[in-house]
Amino acid sequence: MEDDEDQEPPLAVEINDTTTVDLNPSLQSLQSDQRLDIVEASPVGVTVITGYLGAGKSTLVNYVLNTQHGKRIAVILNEFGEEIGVERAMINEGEGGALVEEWVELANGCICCTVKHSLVQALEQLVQRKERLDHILLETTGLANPAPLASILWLDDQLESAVKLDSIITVADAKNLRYQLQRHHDSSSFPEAFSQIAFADVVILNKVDLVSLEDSGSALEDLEKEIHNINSLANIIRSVRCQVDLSKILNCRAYDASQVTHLEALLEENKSLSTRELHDSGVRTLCICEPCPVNLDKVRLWIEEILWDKKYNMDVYRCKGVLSVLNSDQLHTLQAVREIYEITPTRKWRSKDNQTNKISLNEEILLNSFRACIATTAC
Ligand SMILES: Nc1nc2c(ncn2[C@@H]2O[C@H](COP(=O)(O)OP(=O)(O)OP(=O)(O)O)[C@@H](O)[C@H]2O)c(=O)[nH]1
Repeated sequence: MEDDEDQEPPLAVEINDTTTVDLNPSLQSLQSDQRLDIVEASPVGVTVITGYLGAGKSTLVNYVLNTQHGKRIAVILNEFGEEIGVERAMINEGEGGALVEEWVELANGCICCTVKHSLVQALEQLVQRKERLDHILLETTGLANPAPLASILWLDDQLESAVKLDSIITVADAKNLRYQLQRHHDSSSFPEAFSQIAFADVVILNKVDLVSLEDSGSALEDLEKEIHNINSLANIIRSVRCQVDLSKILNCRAYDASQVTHLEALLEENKSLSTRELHDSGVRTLCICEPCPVNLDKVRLWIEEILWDKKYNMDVYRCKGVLSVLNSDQLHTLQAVREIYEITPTRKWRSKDNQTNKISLNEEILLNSFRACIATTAC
């Protein structure tokens, strides 16, 4: 508390020039140097965007980047292995909205376990340019536990004063949240979905359009109660496609004072958990890369057999991919979360695009079935 009180008031006092009139010139210049130091040292806020697989994290990043607010925002993405290219293709840089200063991709590992060092380095590099940077968004993988991240951003000595944890925003999938929490309750599955809510300052209850369609009753209120049972302090915002009031999620200063005790208690609780408890060992990821264009009708049939008919008897929770489609100059993306999927032409291929189809899914058998979607005339 004392530190916080020491840091903030001097800025306000020094900006008021009338207080320096009586000072001798050398002291005045010393004060203005100090003032510069203080301004330069003001940390860049980091918003951690977390949430379970397919909840809408990239949708939120896209929304922030494409909304008119004039802020210069850097984005740090973390994905597993080769999936990073897929993730990157899903996010559109802002047009007339945010200025994307920097994309930092942290591949080959989960940010909460294996790439902590790269994260610290990436943040350090970004803030060296901070005179042109207003804010940093850090999108985690859907399987990240925010606890280690919170400790890095909040407690790391190297980063102290350069960046500052602004808030942890958890995007929750209103259609699938009940299922995730039920499974967590019954069999400790989905530990990440649970801890992501426990650590959130704000929970965006996203995809409410899908809930209202099938249940116009009290489903959303019930979900909000469940969220508050896990984390009574979280502010919950309902949304469709993460279209939220940005003032509620950026510059929240959630760790300035009042929340610190809550965070400390959560971090303490998390220290005792093993990696097994932090992560669901039943979840595996497969990335398929095929160089030939595909037949879109066959891809639709393939994904419907997997998701709807359970043809291969697999529980595929999340699928995302970038498709090169026969006779099309458009980049297509494939997105699926449990039984809902969409294939969307997004933009024209650019020469720098890699024309390889990339799909990330769970099991090796899918590799062969996907190969059957390759257009026979194409290769
Ligand atoms: N109906 C509906 N679909 C949504 C909404 N928000 C996002 N989606 C769709 O949900 C899918 C997943 O969204 P993403 O933003 O990629 O989710 P993510 O959390 O970044 O996914 P991962 O990085 O794989 O964990 C996409 O097909 C989105 O278009 C929503 O509010 N309503």
